[in-house]
Amino acid sequence: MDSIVRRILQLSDPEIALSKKVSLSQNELIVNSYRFQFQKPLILAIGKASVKMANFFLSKLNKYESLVVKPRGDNLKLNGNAEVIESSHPYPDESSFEAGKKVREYLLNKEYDLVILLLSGGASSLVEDPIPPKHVYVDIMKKLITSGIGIEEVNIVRKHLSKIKGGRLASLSKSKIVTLVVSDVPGNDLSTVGSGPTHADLSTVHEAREIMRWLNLQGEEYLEETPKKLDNVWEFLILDVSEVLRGLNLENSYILSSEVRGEAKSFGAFLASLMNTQYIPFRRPFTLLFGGEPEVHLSGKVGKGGRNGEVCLSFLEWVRDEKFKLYAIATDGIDGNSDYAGCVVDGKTKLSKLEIRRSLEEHSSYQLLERTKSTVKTGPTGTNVNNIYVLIAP
Ligand SMILES: O=C(O)C(=O)CO
Repeated sequence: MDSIVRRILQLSDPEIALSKKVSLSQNELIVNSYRFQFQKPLILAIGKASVKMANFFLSKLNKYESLVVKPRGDNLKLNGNAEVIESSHPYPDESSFEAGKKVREYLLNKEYDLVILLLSGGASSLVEDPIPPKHVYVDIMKKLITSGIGIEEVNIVRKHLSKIKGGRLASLSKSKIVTLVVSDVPGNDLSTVGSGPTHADLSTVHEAREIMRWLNLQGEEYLEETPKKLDNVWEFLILDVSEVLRGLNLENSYILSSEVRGEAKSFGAFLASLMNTQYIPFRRPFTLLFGGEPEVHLSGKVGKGGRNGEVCLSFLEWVRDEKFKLYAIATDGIDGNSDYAGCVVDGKTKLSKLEIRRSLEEHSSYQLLERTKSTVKTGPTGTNVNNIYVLIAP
């Protein structure tokens, strides 16, 4: 594996991050100098990073009740005892509802004196107990997720259609909850990561309704208000994309944004425009670093593609300089509907403007990237701090 990709994945490893930030003994958890005592903790791990986050705890606390909900087929191994549910992402299905039921059962029926919730991106789809009938909920989610709107708006709707999200999970708990978060959301809004199951939610039914109307979605009669105040939750951010960008520590490098948003192909064109700018205030050799979640608005024909594929292609469409290398990597190992984490392109990656345009239009970036051997395959990584872009000007 390329050394930069390897480094990105190491720095995104939630187990390593937990081992640096959390101190744990048989009856005490310390995070950011906050101390939480327990005799009988309940460990719930939900999201793409659930196995690795749980492993940190299970290696030390293995005789307690634990539930891990992870994406189906990620092949990650748990080092301890826990009930494991393999669930569905990015669209919820019956397994998500089974996981939602289990989470409720654990919180309502088990005995515990502290809940340790290990939360990461992906949780929104992996665990659900929906307010609408399941088929109605699944239909709304398919349309909502493919609409291309930002994750904050998607999750405002999710939170108001759920018995788990938007702080409701915390309302089910009989004890304090400590939530440790690996963020995949640009800006780290904790009410958005995994749809904030333990975060008092400031968004409203009114906003959710507006979003549904804007997207022409049926089902607004099922929207319900979320808790606006919770007093049993302590939340801590354990890892995010900024920390990974900082940790990369590449020579002469500059972090220009950890909150990339907007159209993926516009971001690619913007990166090219930086390379084309004559008086850019960086002296070669330099490296520019970005993190975030550019969006793809699907329309018409859809091939094998993803946001990172589109960033690479539109960069190639516009860049004039030949001395560059661009990495576009999804830290969860999955870019769009492809089985690639992303791509690496450089001055030798040759494609015509016309084929790039056609491919962007058909959202089939990986056909071209496979041909030019520009793909990066990692498999599911067991983490998710969103996407990282490394632009090297040698
Ligand atoms: O992926 C999810 O679960 C989100 O909604 C963002 O963290």
